[in-house]
Amino acid sequence: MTSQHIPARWNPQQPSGMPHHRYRSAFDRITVPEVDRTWPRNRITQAPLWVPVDLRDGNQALAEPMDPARKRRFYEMMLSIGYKEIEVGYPSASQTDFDFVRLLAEADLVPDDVTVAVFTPARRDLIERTFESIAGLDRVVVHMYTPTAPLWRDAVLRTGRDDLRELIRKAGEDVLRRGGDRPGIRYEFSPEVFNLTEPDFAIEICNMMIDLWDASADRPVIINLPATVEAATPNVYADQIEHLSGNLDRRDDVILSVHPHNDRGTGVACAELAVLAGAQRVEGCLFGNGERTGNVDLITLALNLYSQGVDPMIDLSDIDSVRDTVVHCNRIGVHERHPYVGEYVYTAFSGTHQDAIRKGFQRHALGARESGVPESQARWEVPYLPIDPHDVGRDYEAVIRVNSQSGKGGIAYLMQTEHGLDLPRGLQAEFAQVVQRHTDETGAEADAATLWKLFSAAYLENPDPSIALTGWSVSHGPSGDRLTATLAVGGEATTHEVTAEGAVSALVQVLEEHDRTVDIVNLVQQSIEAGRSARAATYLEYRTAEGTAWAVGIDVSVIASSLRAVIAAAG
Ligand SMILES: CC(=O)SCCNC(=O)CCNC(=O)[C@H](O)C(C)(C)COP(=O)(O)OP(=O)(O)OC[C@H]1O[C@@H](n2cnc3c(N)ncnc32)[C@H](O)[C@@H]1OP(=O)(O)O
Ligand SMILES: CC(C)C(=O)C(=O)O
Repeated sequence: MTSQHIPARWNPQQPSGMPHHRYRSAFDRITVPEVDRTWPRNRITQAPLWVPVDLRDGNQALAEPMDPARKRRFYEMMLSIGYKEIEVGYPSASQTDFDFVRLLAEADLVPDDVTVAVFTPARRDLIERTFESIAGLDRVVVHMYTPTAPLWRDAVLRTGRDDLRELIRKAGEDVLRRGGDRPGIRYEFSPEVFNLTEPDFAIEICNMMIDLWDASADRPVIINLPATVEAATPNVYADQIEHLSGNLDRRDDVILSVHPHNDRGTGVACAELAVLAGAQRVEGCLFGNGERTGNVDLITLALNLYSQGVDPMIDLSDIDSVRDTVVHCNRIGVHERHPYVGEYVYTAFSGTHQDAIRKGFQRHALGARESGVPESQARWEVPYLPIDPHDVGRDYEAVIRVNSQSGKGGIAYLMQTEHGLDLPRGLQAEFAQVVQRHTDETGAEADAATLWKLFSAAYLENPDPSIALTGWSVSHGPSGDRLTATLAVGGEATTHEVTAEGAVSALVQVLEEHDRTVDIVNLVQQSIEAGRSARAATYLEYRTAEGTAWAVGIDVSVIASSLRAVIAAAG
């Protein structure tokens, strides 16, 4: 089957001129197994066994491998968030790796419910060294690998299938001889570059190892199927996993594992589809460090499950501290857009998104109140936010940030959350234009402090110094409020006494005596902070020659705030 045809009349795109003919489709490089696939109908309802390989696969990809202190810090962080099987190194590769495994053994740093894995090629001298490193450790997975794909057989190992099978068998026997019946030692085999290996050869080799290492319920063998270099769309990988899973001997005594890399940027998709296809265990790195474009990102996988209501079995409630440790140890940053953890991933700059998030928050708070549960426990359904940032230790501060792409909703959200002002809708629209002018002129983000400056300049600082209310008092009587007001107009102060329905109407009458008309359309009052130190805000909409405009007064006293708003409107 070919991909969908696009009629030429709809398609103005031109040939790129790049030498794409140099590359072959995955379908020409591998035999994709014929599989009566079931994986598209499956669902993931449980977290797989997670195995971080940062201290081995991640570490081997660093320009400057981790020093002992970094390795230890990384290891302890992984323990603290709940990983129970951790690949701790390639002990035959370097003295640092060897010594780290010795440190774990000698300083008794492996908790009773944790298993460490060590990695070795299929070479006797290196297998020996690997076993030396794990002396005294109670629970260890010895993980042996050999490339099996045709290109690696031809170009790297320079061997055929038969010789390679023999090499693997002999090395497997070496592993068995050293591990023997030592309780707590388990075995793992990886046909490296499984995804480009002929299906029949992969099955043959894996079954050989299952048999050789005598997989049983008490001592399951781990068969790990790496997409060492991603080469096809994730559905192909899933077919390969389902096919191999269905052809494994002693399937119930085998833990089927996957180890996707991310060369095509689809490592996460490969892992997820592989789990649908029967994988029970996933090897990867935190935030996706690793060779070239990295290993599959275990944090994204875990939080993808979380966002579907499945417990990831890893505690990511303080994701920033996990990230900080990883960044420190790897000396590589985590991108601002990285799923779940990047600086911007819970942030909306754009107007309609901000509007939706603000309304979503209001709806969420209401839903929580109605169902009598705290907001942190209520069902999460907020537009544009796949999970509640609070759940991973993020605050709401950065959820909405204002720039020239923003609208009134986002600005109103920040004015409310950061400054306690619940602006009426009309004022939101008017103030948004003030902000828009500023962000267009500067091209920069307007943070909460900037918004306050703009708001104060537009509404709180009296624009017309020629008019001021220099003194006033109000007493309430049977016929309404009696206002005694001293008004300075053009530098000349006069005192007035007026009784009206309220102090606002009284001041409007005083102003009329000075030919300053304030035609009030709408007046909204709001308490800014609860408790004794509460301040009041008065938002006043008044008629102008062009339509209506808004004035604002803020004061500790409600009456003072309303009189301030009236004077602002008269200015
Ligand atoms: C996909 C992966 O992540 S695989 C893991 C890759 N990680 C690493 O390589 C990090 C640690 N590696 C090392 O420190 C070194 O490469 C060592 C210690 C393993 C070996 O070092 P050296 O003996 O100097 O060999 P070198 O690295 O040059 O070449 C590898 C040799 O092993 C062979 N080889 C490669 N993989 C394997 C394997 N899994 N099993 C057996 N032999 C292998 C190669 O064909 C080559 O053999 P040759 O010398 O006969 O041509
Ligand atoms: C051999 C394995 C597990 C590996 O690291 C890979 O293929 O990337």
